[in-house]
Amino acid sequence: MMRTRPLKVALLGCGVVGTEVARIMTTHADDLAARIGAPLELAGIAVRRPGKVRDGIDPGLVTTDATALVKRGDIDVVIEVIGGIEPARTLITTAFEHGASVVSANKALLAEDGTTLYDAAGRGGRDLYFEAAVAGAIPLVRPLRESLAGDRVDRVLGIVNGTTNFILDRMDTAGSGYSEALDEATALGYAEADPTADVEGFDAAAKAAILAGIAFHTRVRLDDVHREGITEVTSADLASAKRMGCTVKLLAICERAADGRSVTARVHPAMIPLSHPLASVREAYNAVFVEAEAAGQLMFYGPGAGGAPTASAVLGDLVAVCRNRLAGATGPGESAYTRLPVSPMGDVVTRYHISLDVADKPGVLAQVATVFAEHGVSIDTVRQKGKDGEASLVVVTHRAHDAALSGTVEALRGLDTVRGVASIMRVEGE
Ligand SMILES: NC(=O)C1=CN([C@@H]2O[C@H](COP(=O)(O)OP(=O)(O)OC[C@H]3O[C@@H](n4cnc5c(N)ncnc54)[C@H](O)[C@@H]3O)[C@@H](O)[C@H]2O)C=CC1
Ligand SMILES: N[C@@H](CC=O)C(=O)O
Ligand code: NA
Repeated sequence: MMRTRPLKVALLGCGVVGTEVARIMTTHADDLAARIGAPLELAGIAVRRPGKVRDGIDPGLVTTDATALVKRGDIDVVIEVIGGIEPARTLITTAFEHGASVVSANKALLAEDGTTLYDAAGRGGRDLYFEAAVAGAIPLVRPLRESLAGDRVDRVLGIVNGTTNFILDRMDTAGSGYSEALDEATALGYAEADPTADVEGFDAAAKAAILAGIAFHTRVRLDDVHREGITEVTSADLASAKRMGCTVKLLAICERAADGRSVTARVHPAMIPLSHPLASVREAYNAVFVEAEAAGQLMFYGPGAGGAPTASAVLGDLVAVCRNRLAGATGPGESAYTRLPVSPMGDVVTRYHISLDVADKPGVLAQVATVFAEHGVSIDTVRQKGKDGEASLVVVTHRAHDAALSGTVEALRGLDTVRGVASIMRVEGE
């Protein structure tokens, strides 16, 4: 039965995502009411620039005082799409103190200080939902928190940043320059307010921290995640990957150790074979594999960024928390009971593709091979091309500890016959 008294919603932030949230709330008001069992009322919209013309937004709802809005006391759900750490954190905790549930898209804050938010939600007896924070429109957070709550997840691996995937795709398939592709991603609403967060891997690392935490029922913070962005990936790397039948993707990889006693979380560019499903993830799409003991391998795929796709995830959460409120219930809170430690990157087992510029003379190959052997790293393939007394040597290793691999590269740099290390990239997905 439909309740006539509306549920009041406060929207914090009216940028790329907030605008789409407001639009869908208005255009789909009847459907949303029917699905929830009560109408929604957009009770206020906190913005930073009140004078800006916003199509379809009632100027009477706009305020610059976000704090007063969340303190009103009659707000049922606060949607936070401002981004950043402060004032978002204080606004969210204040919202819980004043009886609201919260839907947020803020991965940076959840990865930095999710515990504070969960604790505030718990104290207030309210919901904290954040499907939009990881992989945009793709249902991934709720499947991990709810559908897979009865299974044991061992690995989460995928592409979780739309902007960097868009840039790498454009560089690889359209020959675009890095800056040109980044500008395009920004214009399409994919990039963060400061795109450094995307290209330096902070955004993907925040998502990896959130995914590892909910997948392994532990706490993983942004600082626990090994992070490398795409700023050093060159067209030469992409061309070299192509020659090997691979492409380059920025991957987030969260793994439970084989003995089950620790976890690792990392974000870095990696070569993956063109035959791997992740290789065909184009533009700002995301794709994530989840490997669980009983379920086996699951793949989640879809739009990972952009106003409307992200708003879809926000609206889904809004419906869920509104239903909970009407039922007098709450959804899942933080589940971090395993308290598994996060191991350093050196413990990760992976493969390297190393491209070296070396002197083209007898014994160099043997010298290079000795360095690998001394570090306990086994070589899979070697390709050499010589020209004018210089040669380029491409070595692909078998799986080894990352610490041994980086020790090998360090030692190679110290050889007189090695003129330079042109590129080092991990190889995944084989
Ligand atoms: N754009 C995307 O594709 C996705 C974004 N997100 C997340 O959604 C959130 C919002 O992202 P976008 O909409 O893209 O950013 P945006 O920069 O377009 O929008 C944020 C808005 O918040 C406003 N704002 C900042 N401080 C404020 C304050 N104190 N009070 C009121 N308004 C304030 C800004 O003026 C801006 O209009 C971020 O946490 C972002 O990481 C998540 C998934 C995808
Ligand atoms: N900037 C992010 C937006 C979605 O989370 C991205 O590019 O993926
Ligand atoms: Na999502």
